[in-house]
Amino acid sequence: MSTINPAQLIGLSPSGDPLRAEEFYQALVNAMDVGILAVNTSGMVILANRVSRESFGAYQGVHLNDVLPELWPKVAQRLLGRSRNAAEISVRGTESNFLARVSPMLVDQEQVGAVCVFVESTELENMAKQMEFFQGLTRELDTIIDSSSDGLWICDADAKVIRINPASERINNIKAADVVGRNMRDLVNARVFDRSATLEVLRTGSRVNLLQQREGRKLITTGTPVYDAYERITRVVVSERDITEIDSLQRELEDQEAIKDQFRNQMLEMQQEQQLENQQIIARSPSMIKALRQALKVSKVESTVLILGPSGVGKGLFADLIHKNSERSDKPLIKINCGAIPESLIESELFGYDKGAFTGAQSGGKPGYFELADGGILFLDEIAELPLPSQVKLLRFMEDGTIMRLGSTRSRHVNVRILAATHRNLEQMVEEGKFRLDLYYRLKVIPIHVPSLNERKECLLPLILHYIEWYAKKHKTVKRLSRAACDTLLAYPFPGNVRELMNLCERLVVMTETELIGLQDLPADVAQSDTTQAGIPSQWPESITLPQMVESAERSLLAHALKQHNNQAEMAEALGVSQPTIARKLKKYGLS
Ligand SMILES: Nc1ncnc2c1ncn2[C@@H]1O[C@H](COP(=O)(O)OP(=O)(O)OP(=O)(O)O)[C@@H](O)[C@H]1O
Repeated sequence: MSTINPAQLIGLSPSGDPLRAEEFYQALVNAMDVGILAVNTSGMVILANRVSRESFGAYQGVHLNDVLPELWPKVAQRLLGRSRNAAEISVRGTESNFLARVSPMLVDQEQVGAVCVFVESTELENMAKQMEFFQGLTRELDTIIDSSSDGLWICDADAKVIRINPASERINNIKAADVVGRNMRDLVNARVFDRSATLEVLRTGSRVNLLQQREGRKLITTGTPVYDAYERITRVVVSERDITEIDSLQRELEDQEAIKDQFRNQMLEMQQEQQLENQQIIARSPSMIKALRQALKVSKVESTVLILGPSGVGKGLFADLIHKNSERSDKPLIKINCGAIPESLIESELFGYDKGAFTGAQSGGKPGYFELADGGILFLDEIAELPLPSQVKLLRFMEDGTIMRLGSTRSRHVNVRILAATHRNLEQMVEEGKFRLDLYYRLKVIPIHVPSLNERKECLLPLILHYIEWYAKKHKTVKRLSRAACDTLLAYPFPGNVRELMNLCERLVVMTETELIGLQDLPADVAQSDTTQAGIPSQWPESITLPQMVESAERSLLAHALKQHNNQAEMAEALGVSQPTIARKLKKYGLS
């Protein structure tokens, strides 16, 4: 047994030999899970435990710079005595990463080397990374929650408020500090809120939507449950959207749409009124306005139109109107009065003839009205008077668009739109065998009924005033109707309709000596008519202007309609104008 200093003896080996301190420490450091490595002042490894050897290949006798170059500068600093403090540095081992702690090794205040202790940091780093990830996520969530323009409430499963965002503070006019930590049930009981989406979610266990009024605002709140892995509710997230603005914008949009519609209708009406005025068509009664509207509508299509109504009501005027507003307005409108052409001539007049077709025919032949109207419109007035042979030819044209001149065997294609008119009852004529049923059906694709003057009393006064003025202008004079004369004219039934009215007005203008047309100037049959039949009140003051009278008539018509109908829509329907027009006019006359 060798002589040893007892101070160096630590214990006994398993064989019973005394154990040296050096061996003991070697065994001790090898047993540790941390790496331990010591270098002398020149940087030579003088001690490296198992972890250091396995992880960094650090053996006694190698230079630290050769095995852990990233650690060497820190160690060198401490070997040179520049720093007495411990330094920490991450180093990469063969399989794991380590956190190294470098401390100077001093013996009796003298630098004898440096010690490095390595702790495995892979796990820690992973955890740190995860922490960082979660911290980032939390920051993102915070930003999202705080910057959301929708209010957000987060409550726990007991309905305790955990958090609310700034938008919620603004929307509800509250401070987060006043509600966070409080239970929603208490807040509802304290009448801070009338209903709670959170409580609804907790009650139903599912997502809920509520419409609420708060602080004068309209809110839509949506509560959503958050579940854990065991399907238990852990949180309730409630979003609140202030829809006050959206709601009012929506309403504004609807109002704008309505105004746009109103303008559109008014413009359409003004356009139509102007069209009628340009053509000097007077229309005040709903039935007449309706008929004119129909005419304007059908003018744009190619269909055949049958204009029905008594003599003198203005059927010809309707044909003019349709032509003027049709695509064929720049092409001819040829008007034929079927009753005015002798029966023997009508066929050749309408369909033309070839040379030598009959005695007295022009030698070169002659085109008929159909050919002359090619591309345009043929208005067959008094169609009921068309003889049956010509009805057959007309039917053929309406079926295949061709005509055949008299005495010819060649059919010709003509592009003609047919408008027809009659004051007769065609249906009855068909029954009596005087008019072809097939032609009747071909003609009445679009029938328009022009009412008699008797059926449109509202038009009477404007028509009388219009034609008195019109003829006065024509004859370069000034005429006015006395109240009595006017009342009497209004009471007269005008069996000859507008034509009779026009004739009478011209006669009065021409024949009356004075400016004022009085009762005595009226023809006896007219003067004797019963004034009580008039639909217009008889107290018209003298020297009233035409617009004033028209307005007055319009006002009384509206007042009458107001009594008869339940609402403006019904009035509009009955008077043949749009509802906005009724509203505008009622307002104008102070009737609304
Ligand atoms: N609403 C009206 N406004 C102004 N003038 C009108 C109106 N209706 C008809 N007239 C005028 O009355 C006259 C007779 O009209 P029109 O010849 O069109 O009647 P009609 O129904 O075709 O008659 P008929 O059946 O005898 O052919 C025309 O001069 C026309 O300008």
